[in-house]
Amino acid sequence: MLALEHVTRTYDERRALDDVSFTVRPGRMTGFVGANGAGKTTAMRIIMGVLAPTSGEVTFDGRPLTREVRRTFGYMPEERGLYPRMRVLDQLVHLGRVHGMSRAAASERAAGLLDQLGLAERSHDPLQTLSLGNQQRVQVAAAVLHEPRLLVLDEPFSGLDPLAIDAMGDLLRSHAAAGVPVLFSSHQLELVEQLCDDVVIISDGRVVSMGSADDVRARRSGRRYRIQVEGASPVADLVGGITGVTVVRGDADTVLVELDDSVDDQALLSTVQAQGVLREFAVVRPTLAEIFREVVR
Ligand SMILES: Nc1ncnc2c1ncn2[C@@H]1O[C@H](COP(=O)(O)OP(=O)(O)OP(=O)(O)O)[C@@H](O)[C@H]1O
Repeated sequence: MLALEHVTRTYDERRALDDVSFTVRPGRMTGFVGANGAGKTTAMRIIMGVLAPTSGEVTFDGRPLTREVRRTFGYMPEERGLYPRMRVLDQLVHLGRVHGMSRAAASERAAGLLDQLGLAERSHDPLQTLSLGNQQRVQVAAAVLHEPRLLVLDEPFSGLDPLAIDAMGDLLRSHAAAGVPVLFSSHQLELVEQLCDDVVIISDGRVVSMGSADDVRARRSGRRYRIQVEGASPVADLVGGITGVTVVRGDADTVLVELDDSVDDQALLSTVQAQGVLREFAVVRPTLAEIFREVVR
């Protein structure tokens, strides 16, 4: 397990990360989300040792990180950073060698990955002749080539077409399924919602929400309900007048409401039931995108 413990990083006077603690658990995809400038890249660079924290620590399986341990990690940096003129396969083999693989093993694994990512035919082309999305597929191949013990990916899905997103998602999932902790940042919240097991939401350098995606959604779902009543004249009028009930939206039969702490949901249930045929009275869980908008201001 990877753990950031009270990590702070300042640039001049400004705190890019402020007492950040979170974990990336084995076998789980952890989505790292936050607005532009929130501190995601800074945190990933600190994990990878590209930047030092001003204070705090990063550990892996309980031990402080060393250069040797980091060499077993796979990293897709924001600045990407492959050699534009080198041929795709040669480049991957070279990187495999840097990570201590034999030439034969690196070649075989690189060819397999390029095939899996739909790039087999481009193996012998210089990287810079590939489209940006295809260069990105090569970047992820470079990150996973040496079967890393941890994967850290800065915006791996940006700029990819839907098929490439699926291929990238499958690839990352297969590593997570093999027990690897996977941390990836993304601004595509629907995608994060689909893919991640855990989520860390960061705002202005501080962690504002984290945990399993289900828990994060459940924690904020307690007071929002969808109510459908047949036979009651506009249900929004019926419930909208009750103190502590706010109508988020509604039509003739169905309404989405938010209850403040003073409202007893069972009492509300009885009230609406008395007015017509109750078809639905359900807690509505907000999407990750809705939570994100609420907590990142
Ligand atoms: N080298 C640097 N010198 C000074 N300030 C920096 C430096 N790198 C980052 N920052 C600042 O640190 C803060 C966090 O930046 P960071 O790149 O980590 O955010 P991010 O969450 O990755 O953003 P994005 O989603 O836009 O990639 C920002 O205010 C940024 O301006």
